[in-house]
Amino acid sequence: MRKVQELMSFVVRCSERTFDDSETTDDFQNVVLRMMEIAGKPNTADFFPFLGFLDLQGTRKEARLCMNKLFRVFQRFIDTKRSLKASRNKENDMLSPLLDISQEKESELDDDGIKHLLLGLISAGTDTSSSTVEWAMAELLRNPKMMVKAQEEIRQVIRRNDAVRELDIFELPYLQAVVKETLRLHPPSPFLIPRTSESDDVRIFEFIIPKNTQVSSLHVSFSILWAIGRDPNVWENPTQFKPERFLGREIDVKGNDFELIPFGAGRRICPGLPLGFRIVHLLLASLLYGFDWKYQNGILPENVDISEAFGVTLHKAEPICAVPIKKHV
Ligand code: HEM
Repeated sequence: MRKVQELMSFVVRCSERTFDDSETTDDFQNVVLRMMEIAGKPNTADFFPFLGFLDLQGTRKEARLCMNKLFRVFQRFIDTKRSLKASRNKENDMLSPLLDISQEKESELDDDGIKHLLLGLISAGTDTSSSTVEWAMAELLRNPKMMVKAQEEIRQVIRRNDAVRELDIFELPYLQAVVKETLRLHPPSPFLIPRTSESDDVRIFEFIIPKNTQVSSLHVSFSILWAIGRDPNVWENPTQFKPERFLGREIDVKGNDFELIPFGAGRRICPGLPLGFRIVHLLLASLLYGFDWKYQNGILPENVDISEAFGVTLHKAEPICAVPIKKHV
């Protein structure tokens, strides 16, 4: 396995076997990644809205192509599920109840609505979680003592079981600290989603927000999450990866502690927080529990590259290439 995203892709592929279409997954993953890149690209029309209709950079055109591609895949999921109606009742997945609702009240939820819902969940939910795990692995490869510490904790708690379970996460304070420290330094979504006030002018305390103003949920500027995580007024040695800073401290990522809000905060906080939180911990714990890791081609820990690529999710510029070594217990 060369990179975490390939592992995610493999997991998705396994769960998609029923669709019997080996090309779908790779294509699907690439389109999702491309969508995130497009969404994060600076756009002239954001600064000169009157030029928007010209689509000078071809952003809208490319986004539409990607969206149509994803919608074709979603339609295939929907059609296949519908054709399996008889066995659907027994299935515990997300699409089945949506199809049931749409069958009962098509006026409230039609295929188009389901596809937009899936688009939101998949584009917001996959890349964010997988890139957090990738960053955590990159930081632990750069800090082998921390990797050993995390592995010892996990292997002590999961001594008799052969798989990490959701409940185990709560007994792994060091792993939780590793994830918090990763989200502090590398928030996968460094931006808060900008929104437009559509109604008339709105007054919030002493501020007037004129109609059609672009605002974000915390009324703050771009890259705010990234900047908060590196603020020297808040964090000691902010650029240093040091999970220990969270041990014994009651800072969580649920929007209560404003120095660490990788999921946003307030009314518009990420609705996928509980799922994302579990996925990241489970995947990272499973990788650390099942394998020891070393960097490919004998690269020394201190030389592990951690530069960032620009996009709506904060990716590593170079995917990590780590070699798994089966653990001996
Ligand atoms: C490590 C994982 C994740 C992180 C760090 C994360 C972070 C964020 C952030 C910062 C926002 C913007 C909040 C704002 O603008 O105020 C957001 C929005 C959102 N996230 Fe997540 N997210 C993660 C995983 C997920 C997952 C797994 C899902 C769903 C399956 C998801 C679904 C969404 C959706 C639908 C929105 C838009 C909500 C809206 O429009 O109000 N996210 N996320």
